[in-house]
Amino acid sequence: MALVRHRRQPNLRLPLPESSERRPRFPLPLPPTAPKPAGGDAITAADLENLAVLGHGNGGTVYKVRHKTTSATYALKIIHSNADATTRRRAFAESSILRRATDCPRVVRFHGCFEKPSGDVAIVMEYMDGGSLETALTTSGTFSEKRLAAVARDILEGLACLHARNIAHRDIKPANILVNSQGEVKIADFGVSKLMCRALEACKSYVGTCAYMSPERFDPEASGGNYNGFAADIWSLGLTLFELYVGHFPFLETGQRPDWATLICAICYGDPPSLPETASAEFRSFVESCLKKESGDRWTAAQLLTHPFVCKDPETH
Ligand SMILES: Nc1ncnc2c1ncn2[C@@H]1O[C@H](COP(=O)(O)OP(=O)(O)OP(=O)(O)O)[C@@H](O)[C@H]1O
Repeated sequence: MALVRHRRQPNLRLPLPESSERRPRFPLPLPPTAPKPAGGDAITAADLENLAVLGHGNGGTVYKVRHKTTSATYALKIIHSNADATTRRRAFAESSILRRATDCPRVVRFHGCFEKPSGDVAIVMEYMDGGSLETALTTSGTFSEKRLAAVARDILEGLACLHARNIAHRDIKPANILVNSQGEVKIADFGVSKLMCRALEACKSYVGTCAYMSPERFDPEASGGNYNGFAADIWSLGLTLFELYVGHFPFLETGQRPDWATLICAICYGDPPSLPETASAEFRSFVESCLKKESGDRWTAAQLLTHPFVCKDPETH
């Protein structure tokens, strides 16, 4: 069983260069004041006690913490002071994007950001006690269409809210969709997200988890030197739902390890993956609307919220 799980989740990120090859580590000058939380008094390091480590990410660690006065539980993302300049800059970008999205109910709520005396940057967020959809897939197996329709609706509501605020997430994947014990599904990890200055400003940078990137993101020059970050999120959503249904990353067979050249060629030059025969016509049509090779042909989040797959009475799935 353990072997199967290990194989089901190949590392879908391209490996980082050895640390010696990365840019030298130097602290980034911080903005004069850390962003304040949406309301109430700012939370500081002294207010919080660590309860557990929730996970490690690129340049940081996420802790489960308790507020000493209110006993409220939060998730605290710490970006270490010795992280490279890009990672630290992204931490501030992540907190300001989360702050901008505080009124999006399907986005993990932002509660504050502060700098510790050590230079570590801390982001205080709503604690999601049910783990990620990636964990759910590993522990409980593939999702039924009924559950996927509910998950798709929640993610789409989150994306529609973000896109309406000119925010492209750019790293939608099962590991970045969190759940809680109330059954709520929320989008998390805005470490590579981008705030567009204009609604149709295009993205150029090559960030996010490689395997979930849309074809145009591998070759933005082919589409005029940039890509539409909102349409790229929809592609990633299509792959995410596909993976939750079949139990493995769509372009790979079960247990297959990614050969990056083959995978990128399949994404860029092959046909979009097709769901198995067991999938309903509505689900198939929904995923096809997300996985259009041409980004301009992909449905938007607002359009997909009207698709029969997510609008249908849940009892009839
Ligand atoms: N609000 C939260 N509630 C509960 N768990 C969380 C929360 N935010 C993050 N986590 C968990 O912490 C771990 C790392 O989180 P996250 O992916 O945000 O860090 P990261 O440094 O951005 O990682 P990555 O390098 O993958 O982008 C993940 O396992 C995630 O499930």
